[in-house]
Amino acid sequence: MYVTVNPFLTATILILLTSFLIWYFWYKQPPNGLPGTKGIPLFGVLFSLGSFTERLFQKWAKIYGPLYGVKVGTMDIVVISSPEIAYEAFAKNDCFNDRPQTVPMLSDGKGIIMINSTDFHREQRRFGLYTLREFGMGRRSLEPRLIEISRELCTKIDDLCGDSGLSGPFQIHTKVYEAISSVILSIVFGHDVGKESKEFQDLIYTLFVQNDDGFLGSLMLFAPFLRHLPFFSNIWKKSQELGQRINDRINVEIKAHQESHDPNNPRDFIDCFLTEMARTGQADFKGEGVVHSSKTWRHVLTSEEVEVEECSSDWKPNTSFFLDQLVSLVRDIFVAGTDTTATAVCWIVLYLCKYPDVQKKMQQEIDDVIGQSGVPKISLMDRFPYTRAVIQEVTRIRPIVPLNVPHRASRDATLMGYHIPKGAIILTNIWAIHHDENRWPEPEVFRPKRHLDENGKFVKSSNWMLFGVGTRSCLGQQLANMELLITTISLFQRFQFSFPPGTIPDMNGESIVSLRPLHFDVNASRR
Ligand code: HEM
Repeated sequence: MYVTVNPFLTATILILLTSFLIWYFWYKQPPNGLPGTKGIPLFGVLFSLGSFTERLFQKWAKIYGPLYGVKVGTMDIVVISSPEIAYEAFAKNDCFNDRPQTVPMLSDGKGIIMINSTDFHREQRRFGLYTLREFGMGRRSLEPRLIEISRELCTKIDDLCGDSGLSGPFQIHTKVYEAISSVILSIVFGHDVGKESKEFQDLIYTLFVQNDDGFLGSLMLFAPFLRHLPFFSNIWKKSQELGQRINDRINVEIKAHQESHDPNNPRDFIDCFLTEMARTGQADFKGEGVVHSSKTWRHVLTSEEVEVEECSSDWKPNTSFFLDQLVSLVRDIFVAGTDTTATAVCWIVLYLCKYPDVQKKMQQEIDDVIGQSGVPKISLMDRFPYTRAVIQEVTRIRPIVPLNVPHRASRDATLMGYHIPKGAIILTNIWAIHHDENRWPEPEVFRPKRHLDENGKFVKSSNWMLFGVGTRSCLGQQLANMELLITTISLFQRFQFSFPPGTIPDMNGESIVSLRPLHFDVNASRR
């Protein structure tokens, strides 16, 4: 007896069965007990992500609480929206400090930003912190260079003001990016390559100012498989090529340093690294005659570093100093140290144009402390409470890295009683923390005064988390704070900024890993 099989019916049953199995296994996956949402099978909430993911995640935090999980693509994402939980995860624990390896251009297993939190990272971070400090980060020795760079920025704007003292509309961001990159280039390369080389200027422009593929590029962070699809593979390729261009340029600098290197007289960050290479036998020159200072970076513990675990017993110290690592480290410091600070300065200008009363009040403080021609010194910082409050309020309302740099769980672990699986990506929603109405009443209102106490003194709040917390927090925060203060004072001491009449600037910006203002025009008038 023959049984006739209806192919249509069989296909339908197979499709239904497969769909059921996908749904079943998708929802059967351990939800880790975390509240949250899984979205649809295979894609998770990928299609819900828009251009302001941090705001969507903030809405979900209102539903699911300050610690919840989402699936994006096939990735488990854990979203933290409170400073207390962030502190618990990143400062008190050591198992949530790895990084995902999916960031185009920066994920080559070297450098500092995207490497995992191993002994290699610890050695490089300690070296980086110490060396940046040696070259002035957080110290007065860097002050003259910062002041000079701010002056040059003001001179460029002054030229636009001409005899009338009033500029036409211009975009300030390119000038700001050039100035801020000068600072980091001086520390790392010992000279301002950006000023000297047209090729480097183009590189800065492509890297920071022009940003064509931003949003789509950032999707690959969550769904790395996208880079194999035709359209995304182009974006990926472009970013790899840009990374190569930067590396090539850095290699030229390193070569020049090697030719004139004197291990006992380091001129800049690169020289210090080359000296470490010489000490550890990783360089062509073998480090004969290298003085072993009794007080090297290895022995200096700052209060921040006390939390850093000692290296494990099977780690061979000094093995993280080799040429390819130097290239990637310089690239990371340059990328991290330019875009963020320059973006913050642009937001400050934008907000002070939008709120001329605040601008006026800040200028009054500047005039009272140093007049219209005095020098903005870091030692006078305490006398600029309102200016500091303005900077803190702008970076509260528009945090530069709204979802922080992603962390990753290095093993199965527990956070606030919830199981977090190995490999889960952990995002800190700095935006949500900065817009939490329980911590910041009327969070969307721009109000610098909220950062002053009843005596008018500046208050640094633990609810302000611009630089992250713990052992992966920003390496350059002291430098960034110095740059922001000196640049802001210099610009507003010399000029009154306003929007060209009739323009309605956008105050939301675009959020592509970093939250930047859209390009805007300003008028400057000499004060
Ligand atoms: C306003 C300016 C800046 C902001 C808002 C900012 C913000 C951040 C944030 C949120 C992180 C990630 C923290 C975490 O993963 O928990 C970070 C990491 C980092 N930042 Fe900054 N940053 C700024 C300026 C700088 C500067 C000037 C430098 C360079 C000297 C720098 C170098 C780095 C490096 C190297 C890391 C990676 C640290 C690690 O993974 O161990 N940043 N920054």
